[in-house]
Amino acid sequence: MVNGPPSYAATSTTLPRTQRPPLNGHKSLSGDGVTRTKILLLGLRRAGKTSIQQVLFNNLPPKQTFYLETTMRIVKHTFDTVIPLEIWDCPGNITVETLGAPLSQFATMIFVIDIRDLYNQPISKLVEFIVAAYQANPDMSLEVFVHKAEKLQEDDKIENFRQIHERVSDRLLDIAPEYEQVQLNFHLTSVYDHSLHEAFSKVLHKLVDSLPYLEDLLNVFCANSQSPKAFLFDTTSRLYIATDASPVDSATFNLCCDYLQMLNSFGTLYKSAAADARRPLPTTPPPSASSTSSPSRGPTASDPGTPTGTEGTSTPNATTLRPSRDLFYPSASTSLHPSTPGTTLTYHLITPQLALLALLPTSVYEGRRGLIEFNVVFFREGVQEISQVEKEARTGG
Ligand SMILES: Nc1nc2c(ncn2[C@@H]2O[C@H](COP(=O)(O)OP(=O)(O)OP(=O)(O)O)[C@@H](O)[C@H]2O)c(=O)[nH]1
Repeated sequence: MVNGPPSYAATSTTLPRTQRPPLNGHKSLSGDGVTRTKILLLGLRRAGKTSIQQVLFNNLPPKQTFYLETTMRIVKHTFDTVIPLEIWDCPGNITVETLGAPLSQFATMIFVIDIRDLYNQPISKLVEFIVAAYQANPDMSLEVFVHKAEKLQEDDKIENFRQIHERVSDRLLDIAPEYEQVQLNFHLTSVYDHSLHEAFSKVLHKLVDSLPYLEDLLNVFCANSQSPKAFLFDTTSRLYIATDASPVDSATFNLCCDYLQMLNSFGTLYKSAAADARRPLPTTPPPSASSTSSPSRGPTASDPGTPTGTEGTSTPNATTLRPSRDLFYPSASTSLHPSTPGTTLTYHLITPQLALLALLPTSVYEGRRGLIEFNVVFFREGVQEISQVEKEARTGG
C-alpha cells in the first residue's frame, strides 16, 4: 500500500491448479486448432451488424461503415484477446433453419435492432431467435443491441428503447408464461460513441472464465496504489476485459477509450522508434521533450510467454528508448486535471494484447512512481499467468 505496509500477496500469487478457472461450455475447435468461444451476431438487413464487427475488431472508422456491402453469407471472424473468439456475422434474412449450425454451439447471441424499428418484423424475428436459443441452451447469454441510438434525441431514445423492451417481453409472455424467466440484456449502442465498446465489454465479461481472478488482481492493484479506478483493456478493440470493484462511470470509461485510441494511432511511429531502439545507441542522445511515454524492461526477460511487440502503444514524444532485446513493456501517462490535487491517467502494457489503464492521484504518481511500477510488475505477472492457463486450456497444451 502507498500508506502503511505493502501487501502484494494477491498480485503475485500463482493460482494453484485446483483454483484455476474452469472453461465454460459452448466452445469449439476452429480451423487453427484453437478452441474458440462463439458469438452469433443477428438482426435485420441494415441493422448495423457488420458495422459493429468492423468498428470493434477491424478498426474501421465509424463513418466508413456507410460503404459496407450487404452480407450475403455467414462470415466467421476470429479475434484473439484474453479468450479466442469466433464471431458469426449473419445476413439479415437468416433463420434458425438456415443458420447451418445448432444454436447450442453459441455462448452468446447478440441481436442488433435499429432503434427506430418499432415494427412487427424485427420484433418477431428477435422473439423467434430468443425462443429457439433458449430452448437449445437456457444458459446462453441473450443480448439485444438497440443500435444507432445517437440518431434520436435523449427523450425519444429512452422512449423507443423502453417500447422495444416492452414489446419483446409481451410477445414472449404471449407465447408461454415460462419465457418470463428468460434473462435478456438490452443495451443502447452506436458506432459513433463509446456506448458500443461499453456494451460489448459487458457481453465479453460473461464469457471470460477467469474474470474473478482478473478482478481480484485489479482490486489489489487499486488498493496498493491508491487508484480510484483501473481497467484491463484489450488494446486493439478497446474493450475492457475486467475492472476493479468500484462502479464504472461512462465518463471515465470514455476517457480511457480515447486515450487508448490516441496511443494506438501513434503505433506506427512507435514501431519505427522501437526498431531504432534495437540499433546501437547514438553517441548523442535524442532531444528530450516532456516525456509522457516510456518503454520499460519487464521483470522476467527469460519468460517465453512475455510480449515482444510494441506496436500501437506510444505517444509521439517518447524519449527514453533504450536498446531492447526481446522484451518491451511500454508505458505512458497523461495528466487529467493539472490543478492540485490532480489526477493522472496511466497506461502500462501487460501482455501483447492487454493493457492496464489506471487513474491515480497525481501526487501518488509523481511521488511514489517506483511503488506504482512495482505494483504493475506483480499485476503483470498475475495476468500473464492467467492468460497462459487460458491458452493452455484452449490449445490442449
Ligand atoms: N447512424 C448510425 N448508422 C449506423 C450505425 N451502425 C451502422 N450504421 C449504418 O447502417 C448501415 C448498415 O450497416 P451494416 O453494418 O451494413 O448493417 P448490416 O446489419 O450488416 O446489414 P446487412 O449486411 O444488410 O445484413 C450503414 O450505412 C452504416 O453506416 C450507428 O451506430 N449509427
